[in-house]
Amino acid sequence: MMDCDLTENLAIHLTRRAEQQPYTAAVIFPEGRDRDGHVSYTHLTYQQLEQQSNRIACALSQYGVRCGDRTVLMVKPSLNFFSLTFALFKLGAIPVLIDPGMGVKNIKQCLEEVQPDVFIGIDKAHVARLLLGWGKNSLRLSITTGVSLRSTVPTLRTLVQRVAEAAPFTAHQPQNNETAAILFTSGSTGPPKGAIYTHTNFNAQIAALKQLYAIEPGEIDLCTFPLFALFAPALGMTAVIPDMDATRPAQVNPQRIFEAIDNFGVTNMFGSPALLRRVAQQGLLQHKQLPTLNRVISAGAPVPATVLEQFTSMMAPEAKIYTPYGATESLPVCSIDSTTLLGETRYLSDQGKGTCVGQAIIDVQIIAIDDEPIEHWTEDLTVADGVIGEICVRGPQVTSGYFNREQSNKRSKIFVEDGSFYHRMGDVGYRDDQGRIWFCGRKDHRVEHNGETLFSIPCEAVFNTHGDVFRTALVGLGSRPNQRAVLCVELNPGIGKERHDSIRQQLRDIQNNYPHTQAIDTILFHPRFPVDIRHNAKIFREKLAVWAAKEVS
Ligand SMILES: Nc1ncnc2c1ncn2[C@@H]1O[C@H](COP(=O)(O)OP(=O)(O)OP(=O)(O)O)[C@@H](O)[C@H]1O
Repeated sequence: MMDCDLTENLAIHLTRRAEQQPYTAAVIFPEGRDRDGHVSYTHLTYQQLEQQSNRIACALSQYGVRCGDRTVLMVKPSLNFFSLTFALFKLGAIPVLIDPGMGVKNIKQCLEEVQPDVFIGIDKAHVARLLLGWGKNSLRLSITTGVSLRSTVPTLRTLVQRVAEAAPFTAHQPQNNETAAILFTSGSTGPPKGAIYTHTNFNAQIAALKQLYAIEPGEIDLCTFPLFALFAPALGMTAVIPDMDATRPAQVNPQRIFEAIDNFGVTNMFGSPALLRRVAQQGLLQHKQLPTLNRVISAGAPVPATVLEQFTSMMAPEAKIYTPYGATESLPVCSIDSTTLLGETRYLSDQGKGTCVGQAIIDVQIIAIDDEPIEHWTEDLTVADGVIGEICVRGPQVTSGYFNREQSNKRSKIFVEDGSFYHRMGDVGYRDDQGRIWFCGRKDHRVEHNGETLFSIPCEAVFNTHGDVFRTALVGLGSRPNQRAVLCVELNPGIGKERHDSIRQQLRDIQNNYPHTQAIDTILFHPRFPVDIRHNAKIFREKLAVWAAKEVS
């Protein structure tokens, strides 16, 4: 299944591909457009990517970047992004990947936490770094991928020019549990946390994706989610970089996605639910067909059934959308496809049974809800099938901790006698009688009222079936266990305030049909929910609760 030992340096996948398929394109980048709007591309073959990353690894090493250096990488998806990341892995330096979309305040906090040694970025990232003092107490070296801003910040180009083109580089062989990278979570429930990845975590992730989705070398991947793009070379796929702002998937121009798929006969696409929604809506309007696309993988948040329906209508009948469930700390945990979601589980989701995320790929246990740290694993922590509890996972792709966050580590890991551990996902859900897992929302988003617990996804789903509703969010006012349950509603665009009263009444009628929504006290209309930038789908319920409290006071 896997052509490497799990503990090997992740960059070994690239080296092997370069031996096996030297002239196959590894990465293709939309470099420019002619006056008629035709796109022109630049690319690197596997052999060129291998050589380029060796050359960069030599250049960085000569400049003083060392194995173990935490290296912030703020480079847009580009040929350089791929060669630089593989160069860092080969060197044993630790790439720190922070989503620029998380906002300057969060970035500053992430950098303070991570204490980076090296900063490599585009000019804009360096300007922000200098203005905002990012990493000023810890940075030893800075390198720009653009033009030099200061004599103390050399360009990557000058460093690389000092090294021979085909300079060899022997990849660092990681020790057990050595950190390979630090990846930050989205921060939808508090500040973003830096998950520590080992090479084993990455290799296990790659093996799981390969097996689960039967990904074959030679496939062509359009990756609209930068981090996943790095998996393409490891899986033997050609990575086509889309012409879009990767930090704003919900604002993507669908024509640019169609263009890339048609130009290369793309077979696989990674995309956030927000991107799929926008592309599917446009595709429907122009009756677009995407016959080459066999598989779409959409992670990070639930994909609404209407989006699945609209998107699959553009694909060949046997093609599927897969929605793996997981998190920055552990992916994939479960997986389900659009045929099962639309044909079998959608009806139950609309009835408030949660979102089916499919069969577990790794060891998944459901434990009784508890907000406190749990140090040791015991079997009696688990609940019976059908009972909603916290989802806990164990396996080689599960990261063992967060960087510099003792409290979060205590709250999220449970140690087992044999030396292994469970990661607490911070999500709630249950296992059905077929062994499938149903996701019911975030643990922190549950609302407690008079001894009853309301879970976000099961409550919201029944209201989301209303034709005028775009999305809803359950929030709790006050503190547990006696909260006032409020349903915030965002309507489809163009619906005027004069319709609010009648729609509220219709939502009350829906509420009356379900025992699990009875405790909802108030329904409020909000013009536009605050959501995360990365997925453009995760509703910031904490912010909404503050707004709702003001509205009802
Ligand atoms: N297929 C899916 N269906 C429903 N929800 C999903 C799915 N995949 C992921 N999620 C949600 O996304 C979460 C993981 O997201 P991510 O790692 O980006 O960080 P976050 O949890 O949003 O941020 P933070 O942990 O900082 O609050 C999961 O815990 C789950 O709540």
